[in-house]
Amino acid sequence: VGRATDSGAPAGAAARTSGERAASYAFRGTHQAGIVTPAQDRLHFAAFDVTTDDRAALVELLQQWTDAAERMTRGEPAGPSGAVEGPVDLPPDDTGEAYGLPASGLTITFGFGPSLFRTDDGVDRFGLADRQPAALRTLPHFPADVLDPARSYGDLCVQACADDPQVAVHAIRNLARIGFGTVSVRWSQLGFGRTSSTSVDQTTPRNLFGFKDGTMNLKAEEPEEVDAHVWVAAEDDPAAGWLAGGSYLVARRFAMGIEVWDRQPLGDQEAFVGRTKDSGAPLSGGDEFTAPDFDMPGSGGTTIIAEDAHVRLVHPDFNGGVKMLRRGYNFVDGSNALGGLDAGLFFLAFVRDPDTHFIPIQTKMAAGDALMEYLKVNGSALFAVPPGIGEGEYVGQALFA
Ligand SMILES: C=CC1=C(C)c2cc3[nH]c(cc4nc(cc5[nH]c(cc1n2)c(C)c5CCC(=O)O)C(CCC(=O)O)=C4C)c(C)c3C=C
Ligand SMILES: [Fe+2]
Repeated sequence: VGRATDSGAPAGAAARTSGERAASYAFRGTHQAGIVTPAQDRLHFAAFDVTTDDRAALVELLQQWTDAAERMTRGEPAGPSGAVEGPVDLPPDDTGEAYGLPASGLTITFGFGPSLFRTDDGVDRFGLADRQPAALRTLPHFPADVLDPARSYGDLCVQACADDPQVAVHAIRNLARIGFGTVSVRWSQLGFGRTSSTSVDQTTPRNLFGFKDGTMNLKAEEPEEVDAHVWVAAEDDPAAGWLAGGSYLVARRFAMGIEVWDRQPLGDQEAFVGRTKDSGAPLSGGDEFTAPDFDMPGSGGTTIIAEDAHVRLVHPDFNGGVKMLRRGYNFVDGSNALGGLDAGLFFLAFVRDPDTHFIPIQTKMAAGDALMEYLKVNGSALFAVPPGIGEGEYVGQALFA
C-alpha cells in the first residue's frame, strides 16, 4: 500500500486503489495530515498547557515534537533508540506499547490555542501577541454549554488519529513524555468510530444516536470547496500570514442523553435529524446523497423536513453558503453518577474562519435545534492549525520566524 500525501492521494510507488486505506500518510506537505486525509477509526486528542515562559524552550519542544511525530507516523519509534535498544541505564526514548505495530494510518495534527498568544490577563508570555489571528479567541458561551474548564481550552493541541487505538494513544503519550517540564496535559479525549467521512471512498459511519453522520461533509475530492472553506488564505488576516495554508480547529465535547434518546419513537428521532435512520436519505425522499427538498410540504401545513430539524438548521443554504470539514468521533467514558453512560460525540471541525463558518451555526443550533434536547456541551476549545511542515522545518516555524 502506498504512502499518501496530505491531500489523501497516494505518494509512493504502489498506488492505493479506491477504498483501500493507506498504511501511512506523509507527515510533511502543504497542509498538515489529519485534516483532509481519510478519517481513521480512532482518536486520541490532547490539549496541553505550556508550563514555562521560556520562548526558546517552547521552540525546542516544537522541534522535538516534529521529529517524534514524523518518526511515529512512519511506524517507527518516537526516538532513534526506540523502546528496547537504548542504554539500559537510561529511560527508553520510546515507551514501547506500539513496538511491532505498523503505522496504522497514524496522523498527528498540531494546533495553537488563543492562550499561547495572550493569557486571560493579557500577558504576552512568548512574544507572540502581535501575531495572534483575529479569529483565534475563546469561543463565546452558547446556550446548552455547561463547560468544565478541565475539559476545555489549552495552549497547544495534538490530534492523533489512527486505525489502531494503541497507536493513537502511544503517539500522545510519547509527545507528553517528550514535553515533560515544558508542557502538561490539560485534558485529553479518546474517540472510537469516526462520525464523518472525509473521502468519497469511505462509507458513511454512524454516531451514537444511530444515524449516518458525515454524508454531506466536505470531502478531499472537492479541492475547490476545501480551499474555499477549510484553508486559511494569505490575505485572510494580515497579522497572521504564518497561518496561510492552515486552518482553525473547533473541538466540542457533546454529551448525549442516549438513554432518553433511546426512548423516543423512531419517527421522532428521524424528524429531529431530518433524515431517515435506515439509509440516511433526507425525509423529502431519494437516497443518502439526494439533496434535501426543504420546501416539500408535510402534513398540517408544515414542511416534511421540520423547521427545527438538524439538517435544515445547519445546511449551507440557510447559513450563507458556508461549509465545514467535520472530523469528530464517538466516545464512551464510563458511566455517570445516575448510572447512565457518559457517552457522546467529540465534535471536531476544521474551518477557514470560525467567525463565519462555525460560531453563527453553533449559535443557531444551540438556540433552536431539535437535537439540543438530548445534548449538552461540557468541553470546548478553539485552535489555529498551522500549515503543513516543509522538509527541514518544525511545526509552526513561520510563527516564530
Ligand atoms: C455547528 C456545527 C455542527 C454541530 C455542533 C453538529 C453537531 C451534531 N451533528 C449531529 C448529527 C448529524 N449532523 C449532520 C449533518 C451536519 N451537521 C453539521 C453541523 C454540525 N453538527 C453540518 C454542517 C451538517 C451537514 C448539513 C448539510 O450540508 O446537509 C447529520 C446528517 C448527515 C450528514 O450530512 O452528515 C447528522 C446525523 C450530532 C449528533 C451532533 C452533536 C452531537
Ligand atoms: Fe451535525
